[in-house]
Amino acid sequence: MPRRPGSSATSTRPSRLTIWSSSRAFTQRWRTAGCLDVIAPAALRQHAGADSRGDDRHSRRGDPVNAVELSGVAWGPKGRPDILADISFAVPQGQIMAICGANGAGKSSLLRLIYRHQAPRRGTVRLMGKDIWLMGAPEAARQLAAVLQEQPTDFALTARQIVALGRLPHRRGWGAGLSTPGGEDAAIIEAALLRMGLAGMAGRAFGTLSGGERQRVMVARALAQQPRVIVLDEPTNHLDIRHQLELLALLKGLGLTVIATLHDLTLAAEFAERMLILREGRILADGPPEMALTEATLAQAFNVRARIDRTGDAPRFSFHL
Ligand SMILES: Nc1ncnc2c1ncn2[C@@H]1O[C@H](COP(=O)(O)OP(=O)(O)OP(=O)(O)O)[C@@H](O)[C@H]1O
Repeated sequence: MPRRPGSSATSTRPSRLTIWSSSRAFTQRWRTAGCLDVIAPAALRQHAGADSRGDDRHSRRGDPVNAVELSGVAWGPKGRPDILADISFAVPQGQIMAICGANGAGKSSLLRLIYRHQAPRRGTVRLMGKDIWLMGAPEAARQLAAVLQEQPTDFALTARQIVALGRLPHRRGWGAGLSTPGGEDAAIIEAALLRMGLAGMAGRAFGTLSGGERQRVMVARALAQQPRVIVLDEPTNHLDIRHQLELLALLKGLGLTVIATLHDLTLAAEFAERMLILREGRILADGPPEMALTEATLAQAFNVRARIDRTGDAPRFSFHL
């Protein structure tokens, strides 16, 4: 079991989890409304929340535990001042949260704390009620998957092999990586490929896929991981408008806890039920989009003059220097 980090400065802490968490995550259940396909593969749903994890979704008193909870968290690179400080928030199970903020505000650093890539300098990060640094890496990876901006460099692997990596945390032993997955795993992998519209290119080498196709492979890998929490860093990068909308619709329909950084405020406001706005490593606003996204908040967060027009169906943002 990994040691919980002490109070001394702790920087990036690579772990086996990196393999899976830089894997990407989640499952299915979306309604059709003009989306890619209408299949909600049973294999993706079947075992979600019904495996060896048991019922850890409730406290001993029967209250639902928060999916993710950060208390008094601070982080900075070793020997350097805090980049993130005074970070406290709790994400209930099933909530969709977007993290927004200017370049360098600390969004990716915050995600790295949540997916257990780097440990907090102070404070605690909890996943399903448990200190994430008191969990084994495989346990954390069974609960949470991350879709990151960096993608695997092993371009020779096929899309299917990349997606199969999502099953690693569920397997016994470490040698099973790319061996042919057995029945149940194979069904989950195929369902994830299908869900992301990748069935026709599953045998293609990852390196031959377009940027958008690769992104969908990474999301399929996350789906195959069957986590409860999915964390995504700028998931709509590389995606055209249709695939952006499809991905966000898919994420909303998963029934999982989703935490995503997004630069597009219009998409974020439509996608998320809650928005966390970061400014210089601190939380500037936290609440439903209509409360968190105010002209004053945006002016502070992005150092611009902001106007929000709420007369239409969706808020329209305009910005000026
Ligand atoms: N390991 C590190 N060592 C030194 N500085 C770091 C490290 N990680 C992050 N930083 C710095 O911390 C700040 C926040 O970085 P981070 O990547 O979290 O921002 P971000 O909000 O995700 O930005 P962007 O929108 O540009 O992706 C930046 O100034 C970055 O240079």
